[in-house]
Amino acid sequence: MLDFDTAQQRLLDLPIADIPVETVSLEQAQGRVLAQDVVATLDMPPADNSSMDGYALRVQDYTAGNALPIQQRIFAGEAPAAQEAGKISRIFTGSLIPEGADTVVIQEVCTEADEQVTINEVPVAGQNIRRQGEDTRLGSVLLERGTILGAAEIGLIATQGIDSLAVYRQLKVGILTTGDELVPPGQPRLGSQIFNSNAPMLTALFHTLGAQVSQVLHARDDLNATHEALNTLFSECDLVISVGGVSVGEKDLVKPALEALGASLDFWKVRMKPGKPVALASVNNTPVICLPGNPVSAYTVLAVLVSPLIRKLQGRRKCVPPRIQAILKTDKIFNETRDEFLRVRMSQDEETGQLMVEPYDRQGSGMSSSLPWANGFARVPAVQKYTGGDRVWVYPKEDWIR
Ligand SMILES: Nc1nc2c(c(=O)[nH]1)N[C@H]1C(S)=C(S)[C@@H](COP(=O)(O)OP(=O)(O)OC[C@H]3O[C@@H](n4cnc5c(N)ncnc54)[C@H](O)[C@@H]3O)O[C@H]1N2
Ligand code: MOO
Repeated sequence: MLDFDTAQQRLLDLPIADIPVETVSLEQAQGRVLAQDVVATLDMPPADNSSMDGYALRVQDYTAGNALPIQQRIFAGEAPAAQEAGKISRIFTGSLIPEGADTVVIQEVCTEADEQVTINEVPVAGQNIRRQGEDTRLGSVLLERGTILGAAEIGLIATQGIDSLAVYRQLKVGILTTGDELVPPGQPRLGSQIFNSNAPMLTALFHTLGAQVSQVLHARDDLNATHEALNTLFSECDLVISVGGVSVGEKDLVKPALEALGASLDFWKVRMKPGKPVALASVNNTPVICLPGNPVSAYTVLAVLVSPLIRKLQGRRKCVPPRIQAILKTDKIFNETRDEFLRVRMSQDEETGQLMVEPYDRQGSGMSSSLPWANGFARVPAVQKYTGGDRVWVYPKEDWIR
């Protein structure tokens, strides 16, 4: 059996094709991945300006108790006249500093009367001025290729006046669910059937990851139907995901269907729980990943094992999200032959400030209720006894599905 880290690395080492590039407007850029560095086209701020509402002056013109006449009122967006000696300029947040002025005094420490201003606190030279280029410098790389764009990145790009960007085309994913026992939510269900929860769950997971789900198909337990559905997905998608039908049961038909399509299967049993059976293959250079059918296994395997590959296929720079250490909060003993990824809830101990993780009480791979409850996966290494007070690595859910 392959150990978890080796399996994750093998997925990451999969050779990938060049990703097509397209141009999108800033409005459409949310969640997309930069296909080129973003370089600053100007200094930000473009000129020295005031960070406060108050008065601008040459600090040498200050004398305690002396009133200075107001030379001008400078509103944001206006071009001021040069600062005259022995005078003071009314100024507002974002207004340009008049040439020659070197200090801004906030209005709270000033008294204004009859167009004259008295400063009631000794001013410090240079205070309350935002300098040209102190945020970003013309020509510097602001964001690197492979960065995923969120509100913060889009805001930074907009400060440069850039309104369109080269991004990688969204990864097109095809999903195949299998099994005669499944009916779509909203359809009538026989007593022997369950609802197909993996289809909407995996669709949502791929949306969270920023991929486009172009087709979701379901095949009954029939070799031809499975073969045909896979064939359709391969013709339209950059990545195919199947779920279920990869174990050792008599109706586990995904493997023979892939073989009939000419795939050479790299079939693994990964030493992880949940999620032992996982297969990787490709058909005409399109990768396919076969996930185990149990909903908790499918979610966990996609999040902690497969998501780094998905980020790589999207052109992202950071493919492996951070893990954090925490202390198990439980009176149970965990001792498995596979590394176990417990669905846990993270919280901070009120007294020590230590990060604690409490496992969900039912850890079976069919317990879909554990997934919305949990906000992380705690990794308990194989063949060692772990219990309350022991330190574990946690894969925060929000980081690993984004
Ligand atoms: N004799 C053995 N049996 C099993 C082994 C094994 O090593 N030896 N491994 C077990 C493990 S671990 C897992 S995980 C499952 C994986 O099985 P498959 O990936 O082939 O999945 P299925 O058998 O098709 O389904 C498993 C389970 O999940 C339910 N399911 C499947 N698809 C969906 C869906 N779209 N929505 C909701 N639920 C779904 C299905 O009804 C089954 O209950 O094999 C074990 N068996
Ligand atoms: O390992 Mo399976 O993935 O028990 O559910």
